[in-house]
Amino acid sequence: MKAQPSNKTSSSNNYRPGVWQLIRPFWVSSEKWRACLLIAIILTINFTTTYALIALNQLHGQLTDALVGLNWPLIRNTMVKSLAIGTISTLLPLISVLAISYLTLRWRTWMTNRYVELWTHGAAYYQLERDNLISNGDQRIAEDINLFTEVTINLSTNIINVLVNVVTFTILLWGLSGALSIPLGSGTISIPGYMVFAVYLYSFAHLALAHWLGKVLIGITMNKQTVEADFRFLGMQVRENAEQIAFFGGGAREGQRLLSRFTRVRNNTLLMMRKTFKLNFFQSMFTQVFSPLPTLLALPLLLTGKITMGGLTQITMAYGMLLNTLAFFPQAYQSFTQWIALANRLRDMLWALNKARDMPAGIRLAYGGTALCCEALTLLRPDGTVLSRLSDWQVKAGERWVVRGRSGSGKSTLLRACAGLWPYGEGTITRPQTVRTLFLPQKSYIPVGTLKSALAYPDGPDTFTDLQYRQALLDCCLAERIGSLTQSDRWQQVLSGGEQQRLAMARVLLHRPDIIFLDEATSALDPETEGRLYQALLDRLPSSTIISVAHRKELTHFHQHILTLMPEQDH
Ligand SMILES: Nc1ncnc2c1ncn2[C@@H]1O[C@H](COP(=O)(O)OP(=O)(O)OP(=O)(O)O)[C@@H](O)[C@H]1O
Repeated sequence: MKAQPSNKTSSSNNYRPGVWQLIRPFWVSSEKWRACLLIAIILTINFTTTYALIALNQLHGQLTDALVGLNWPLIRNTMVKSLAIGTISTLLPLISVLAISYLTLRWRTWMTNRYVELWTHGAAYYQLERDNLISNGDQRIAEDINLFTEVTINLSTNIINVLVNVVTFTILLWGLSGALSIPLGSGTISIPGYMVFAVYLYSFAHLALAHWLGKVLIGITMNKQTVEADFRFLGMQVRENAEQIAFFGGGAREGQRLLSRFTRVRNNTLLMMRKTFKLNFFQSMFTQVFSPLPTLLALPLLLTGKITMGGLTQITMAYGMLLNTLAFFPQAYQSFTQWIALANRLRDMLWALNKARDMPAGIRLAYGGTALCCEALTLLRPDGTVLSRLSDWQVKAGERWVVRGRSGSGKSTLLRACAGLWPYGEGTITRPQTVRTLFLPQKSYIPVGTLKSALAYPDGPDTFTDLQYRQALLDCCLAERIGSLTQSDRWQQVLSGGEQQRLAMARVLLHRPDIIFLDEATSALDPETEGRLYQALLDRLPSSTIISVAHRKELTHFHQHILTLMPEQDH
């Protein structure tokens, strides 16, 4: 079976896992009770605030009537109550905001842990880059999860709040507004709770307007996250490759590239500003045009003596409260579009991580025996073209092989396949089960930190004794660095290319692997130092199996066997 990367952009959006798969795991995790408690606190505060607003509505009606009738004791009484309830309705939302922030942080922490785990598990981070499945995975974890949890909690608590308020204010307004009698021919028709119908009709029109003008914002917001992340990524690349760029005198070119990426950020922001302005402008116009509506609608009741002036105040206030509550949907349209865009980016990431995990490997990796065996191995490029074929190759324990071949013939790819990092191809690779294997590329990763932790990577710095560190540095011609063992630095920038290769070789001597793959791991060294390093390897690890990819002829005499890879066209 051939493993082929599929192109998600060529299919519809169906490849994305459901949005529920982003949300559900946290709410069924061990965090669920604490999260539910926080939600309960938030909702209780919100409902209490709603009832405080209703009480204020009644008090304002009473106050208006008391003012009209100059009833001083009632005026004083209602004012004191209004002040007390007003204070509660102002302070409670502050506690609600705190609880929302805390819940968001807990969810973000949980989701970040999960996505970091998925991303770093196996070699998913490598597969995502190798097959170009998604861009900026790291930034999706850092930025999109943060915004997604925040917007989801804000929107969902607001929606629950709004729904409760809608029911409450609808009942209130229905009770206050009474029926509208319209003379029709010889009789009259009566519309009970007519103001409620008016609010709903108005709000529906408002929402339709918001959807019509705002749906374009979904794509623009998704693009915003992408172009911002691309811009940041290029900046990071310049920082990481500062020296190489400086040698090439590439500053101006990088400046152009950065500015051209920023132009995409700027253009997208301008587009977003235009569309948001258009949305807000028409929404405001709509609200403004219909602002006298509640007074006009309640006027017949006042004129026919069905309500007092205080009743009119109460009705218009209740109408306003219901209207403001329903206005949440059109006003939050922008947040909805942002939420969909963020969810889509995270769903894409989940899709890519699942795909990396479930990808069928064309090359079967098996464990057993004491030799490394490749049987009927065909290495393919990701596009399915044949890179190289290898009939049967067996490396017995303790043997030393050098792999040769023209540039691009697939030497590194063969090593990737042996490491289980290259699924494209056919055949079987069998590796001894219990032995420790180490792969050394041309440029090894050196984490920021002490020299000890750089040498011990991927194990911790306490894995080896000071004596072992010193001996490894001496063996690898790095005696002058012994004094820096506990010094913390950015060693990848500080050490020369050759020093980095010597450090990587010292790492091999410390870890004492049984099988060592060296992919042009000494290419930056002068032949003499290279020879000394290989000799140290042979002296210190005489029973280790060594497979070296190397172009230099001088290295041949450190090995007993040669494997020559032929590109497919040479067969
Ligand atoms: N992730 C990838 N996506 C697409 N093609 C790839 C990928 N990785 C490697 N290749 C292709 O596979 C081919 C073999 O690459 P490989 O690095 O194995 O060659 P090599 O023999 O080690 O070359 P060199 O001696 O120059 O290091 C190259 O044509 C390369 O472009």
